[in-house]
Amino acid sequence: MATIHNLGFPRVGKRRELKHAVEAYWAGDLSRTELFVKGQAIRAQNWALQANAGIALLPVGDFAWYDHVLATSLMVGAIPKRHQDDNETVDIDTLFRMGRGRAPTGCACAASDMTKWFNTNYHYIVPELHAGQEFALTYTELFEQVAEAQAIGHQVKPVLVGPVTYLYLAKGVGEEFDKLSLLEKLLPVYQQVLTKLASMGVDWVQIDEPILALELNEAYLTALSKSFNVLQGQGVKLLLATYFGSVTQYLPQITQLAVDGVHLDLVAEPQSLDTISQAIGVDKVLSLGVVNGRNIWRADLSAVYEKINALVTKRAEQIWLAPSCSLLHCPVDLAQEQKLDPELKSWLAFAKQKGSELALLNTALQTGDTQAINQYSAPVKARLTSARVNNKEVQQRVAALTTADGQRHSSFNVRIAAQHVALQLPLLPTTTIGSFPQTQVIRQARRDYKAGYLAFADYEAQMKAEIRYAIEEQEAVDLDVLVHGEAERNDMVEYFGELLEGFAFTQYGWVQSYGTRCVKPPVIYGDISRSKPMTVQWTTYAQSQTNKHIKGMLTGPVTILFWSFSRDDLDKPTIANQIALALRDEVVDLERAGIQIIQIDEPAFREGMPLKASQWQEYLAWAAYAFRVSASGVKDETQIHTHMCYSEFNDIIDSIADMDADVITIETSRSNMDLLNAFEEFAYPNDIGPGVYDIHTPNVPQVQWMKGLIHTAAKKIPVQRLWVNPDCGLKTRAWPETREALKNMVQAAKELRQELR
Ligand SMILES: CN1c2c(nc(N)[nH]c2=O)NC[C@@H]1CNc1ccc(C(=O)N[C@@H](CCC(=O)N[C@@H](CCC(=O)N[C@@H](CCC(=O)O)C(=O)O)C(=O)O)C(=O)O)cc1
Ligand SMILES: N[C@@H](CCS)C(=O)O
Ligand SMILES: [Zn+2]
Repeated sequence: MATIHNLGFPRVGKRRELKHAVEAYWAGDLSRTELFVKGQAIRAQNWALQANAGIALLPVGDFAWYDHVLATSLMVGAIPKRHQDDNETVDIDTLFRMGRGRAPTGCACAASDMTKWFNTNYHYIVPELHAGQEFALTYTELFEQVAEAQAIGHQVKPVLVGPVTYLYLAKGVGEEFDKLSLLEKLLPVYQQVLTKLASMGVDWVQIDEPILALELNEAYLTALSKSFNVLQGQGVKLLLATYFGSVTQYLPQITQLAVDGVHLDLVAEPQSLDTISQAIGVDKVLSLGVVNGRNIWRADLSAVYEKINALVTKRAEQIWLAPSCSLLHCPVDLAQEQKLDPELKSWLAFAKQKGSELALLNTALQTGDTQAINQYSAPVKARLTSARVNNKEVQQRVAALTTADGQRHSSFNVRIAAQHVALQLPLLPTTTIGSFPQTQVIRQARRDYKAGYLAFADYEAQMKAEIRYAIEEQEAVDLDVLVHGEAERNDMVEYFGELLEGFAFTQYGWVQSYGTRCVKPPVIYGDISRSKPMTVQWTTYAQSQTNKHIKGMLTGPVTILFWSFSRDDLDKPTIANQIALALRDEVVDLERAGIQIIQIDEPAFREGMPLKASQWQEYLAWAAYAFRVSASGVKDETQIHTHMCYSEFNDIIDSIADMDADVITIETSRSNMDLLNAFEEFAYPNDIGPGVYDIHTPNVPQVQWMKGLIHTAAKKIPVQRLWVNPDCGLKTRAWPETREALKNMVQAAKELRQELR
């Protein structure tokens, strides 16, 4: 019988218990001891959920207070000087200072960079390493958690971010050096960890090396080989885990690695199982990632059975079954959902259910009796032909799209001249990215409205008051282009999901995005259309409260697609075009209502890129086209902005230009405007607003600091094309620091207008 294991479980808890505990600790409402007790309870619940679902070998080390890459940095002692306290003690507050720039103890200082975890909406804290970096086993929480699970009686498999992936994801600071040169110093720490785990009775350790799903240069492949040569023989068996993409091209190298087992993401692996089985010798465990760990669709177990039955019979004990990747990207438990339509619910499976799917499959494989899996999979097949999935009108509209639908009337130079006349903005115009603080009062009002305690008229009145307040604040700090503040939006994607046809949304389908911040991705199950305007009323209300320009605020088609759980029965470009057409109608309605500046956010544009560079061009072409379809229904005078954050832009700058937004606002402050180098080198043609302060920390940026950044930016981009704005939306901030930060930002812009004119 195959062993069922799991690569990782969502750490946030069924009702985001982790978020609530950590935020209470930050606020001083929970002691450190109480926090640790809460963490222990979440882990115990997670292990119980998995064990009860039928998972035999449970992951440990998948839990993290903030981020598992950050936890690895602490474990190996890669701690930037500025995040240490006076006594150089390393504890959970060190971790929080690295992740968010402050903690209940120690000084406030700049947080480490944060960026996207491969092509997911999860963000990790980028390790900061310097030439000559030393490593030492520093933070040993993992061992305590292993002991904790063992004490409950679980069979565990600790999970580690592999050393080569860790170095790949790290950022070199200071003098230039080869990150891989640090491997020799890093591996002894991993050896120590493995030896300790062996002494605790651990049999298997999972080493995650997801970089194998990328296209790697020879140096990284050599490093992987060297790494496992050093790590073997520490008294534990090693399972190499790869996921998020096919690793077929590296099968010859993988087979040579000194590991005892290999996990492959079969959802992403087009290669035939025969090839894989032949490559991975029978002396090794072959772990088959058969259930999609990144979506919420019920698995077609009958199809999986057909695919793997012969192999399982052949390799017997040496086969393990698992989700394709860690379930970090999946909500916890479908059973909590009380409001989903029953038919739709029968199409879904969350983390807990995915464990049960594996158990069901395993029984069928063992007994040969497929009745239960066939019955389980029936709704999956029914979904494909369900009437609620298809909308002929939408399909015809997408089919009729032409190149011209993805083009503005005139070129950028013509448009920007018309916009300068129409908008009359000063040099270095100041603006924000869209959202203002989502206070507890706003969230509570929405909760009450959704629960039926607050009538729509009262909810609307309260949101309008919030919009009015945001406008007063923006006028008080003298920003040039105002926003309505997004008070009425629970989230920039979920909000649109709730209003568009073809989407469903959940009550508790939370997924961690970064730190304590979670999102509830809506579910795209059918053809998408807009039945009525979605933002026009709020935006025109905002415009009625000020003489300054209000920038309309929409989320773009690529971002809505990638930050939703999207259907797997239709290709992504078609889904993106469906969303783009719905948004195009909204953009035109906003223009008609007198809104002259409209932002279409695309922070997931980079994230949607395939992991393999050879597939980028095809993606970039359809993604940029979908964006342009959403943006191109307006006159030259109407200014289209877009916004992207927490992404590398260097290698896709031409595609960003291809989106042809009049203005792009991007994150740059955490990396001191380095990101602008690409825009400079490519001679990016349109206007740019490089973020001048990091919105992820409550620390207030100083005028001189921002002036310095704008100066740096003005050396790279002509000042006439520069905008001044924060890195991203301000929804996670509180008003006092927001007010101070924006006041300083506007002051910096005003001083520079004089100096740079
Ligand atoms: C820009 N970012 C975003 C990403 N992805 C998105 N989908 N959205 C983004 O904005 N990816 C990259 C970055 C990540 N950044 C952030 C920033 C902030 C958050 C955040 O603040 N998340 C909130 C949750 C937001 C939300 O949906 N709030 C709801 C309140 C919901 C609630 O409390 N529900 C109750 C249950 C209600 C019921 O029906 O019974 C509960 O759970 O108890 C709202 O405002 O209505 C957070 O709290 O983490 C995320 C990503
Ligand atoms: N308009 C959104 C963009 C976030 S990426 C916001 O301001 O929150
Ligand atoms: Zn952003």
